[in-house]
Amino acid sequence: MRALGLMSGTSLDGVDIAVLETDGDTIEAFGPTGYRPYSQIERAMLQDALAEAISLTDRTARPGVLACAETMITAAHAEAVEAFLKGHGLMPRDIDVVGFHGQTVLHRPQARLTVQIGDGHALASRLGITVVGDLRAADVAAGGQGAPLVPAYHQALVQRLGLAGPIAVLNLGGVANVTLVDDGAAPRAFDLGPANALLDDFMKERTGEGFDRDGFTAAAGEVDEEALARLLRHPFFDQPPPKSLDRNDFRAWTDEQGGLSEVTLETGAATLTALTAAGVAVSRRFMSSAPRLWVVAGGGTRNPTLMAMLSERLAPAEVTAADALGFPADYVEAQAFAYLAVRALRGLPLTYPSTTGVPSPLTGGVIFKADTLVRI
Ligand SMILES: Nc1ncnc2c1ncn2[C@@H]1O[C@H](COP(=O)(O)OP(=O)(O)OP(=O)(O)O)[C@@H](O)[C@H]1O
Ligand SMILES: CC(=O)N[C@H]1[C@@H]2OC[C@@H](O2)[C@@H](O)[C@@H]1O[C@H](C)C(=O)O
Repeated sequence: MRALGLMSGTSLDGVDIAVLETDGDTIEAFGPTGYRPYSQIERAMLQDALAEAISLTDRTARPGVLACAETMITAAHAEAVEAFLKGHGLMPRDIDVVGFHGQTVLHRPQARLTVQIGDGHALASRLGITVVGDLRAADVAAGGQGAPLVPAYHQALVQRLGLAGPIAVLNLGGVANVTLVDDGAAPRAFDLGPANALLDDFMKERTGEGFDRDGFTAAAGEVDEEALARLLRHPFFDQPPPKSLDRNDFRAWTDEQGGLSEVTLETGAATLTALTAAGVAVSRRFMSSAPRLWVVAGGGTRNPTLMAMLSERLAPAEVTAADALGFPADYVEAQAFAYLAVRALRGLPLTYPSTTGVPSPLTGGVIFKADTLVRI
């Protein structure tokens, strides 16, 4: 099948698009990729939606700004796909299925609650393509963490690349997750800590720019080792998997323990960058075998200061950005949602006891057929 995957991640930067040819097991071919950034107004609305979502107890409720934000998310994804198809000379009939993650606004798996906004039915109807959405719901309802979902794809990717294990596939978006792929075994995976979210928020507060471009600020600073040690005492780092994070789970802890309001911009950026690298390093205690190679995907690969800190802390294992192996680091998650959509259509498992902690391998997703025509 030719599937198109859509991901809007915790960084709230935009919609990633990737086409993948797959039977839901093997990756047959990688297709084109695309990106549709959110405007300032859209981003601000998403920030408000995250704040509004804190009080949710029902995953289908859309109080206050959440209703508007959901309409915006659906429309932004529809526009993104339409422009992408046009740009690549593709017609809706050329795509068999769309894998639609939506935007997470709240993730509280311990309360069996994970909320992704985005209307799969409206998207399917507008595009005229079958959509598979709501991919975390079944897992959380069955007692799983609902995240990470990408491990099944990470495993297929390692197989496609013909890499002998143990290999760690690391995603550095807003939150970091890792999959350990070892020959033959089920993938073992978990969220391991913050990736860029804390650094992005810190940079935004101090400079108005939403991230540390090319890691320049952190490179000019010294890590505050005492603050780093305090931050690493967060109980999440000691908690054995399965485990997953909400984008803002570390926020209060960092404010209380970091003391970063007292330090220079450069020291704060260096310390938060080091926290990400150190969080990755400590995650090794939960791996049954030591990875020989870390394949890194996500926006964090664009930060050379972070990549250098990672190489230092993970030595002697090799650390390489996914691009160096010939697949685009920024689109692994979008490819994963294309892959998962095909698996959902075929009723294959998306999650496993060793990934989300679900009691047994479980399929998921809701299939929305393109039956009626709606305007978004
Ligand atoms: N040139 C760059 N220099 C430094 N950091 C960068 C650069 N480009 C991207 N980033 C970082 O990568 C982040 C975006 O990463 P990505 O798109 O993988 O996140 P996401 O998919 O939204 O998050 P998640 O995987 O948690 O859902 C940005 O917020 C920024 O922190
Ligand atoms: C609840 C939620 O949206 N979690 C995201 C987030 O962003 C990264 C990390 O935390 C990951 O576990 C997950 O996304 C990826 C795509 C996943 O489920 O594998």
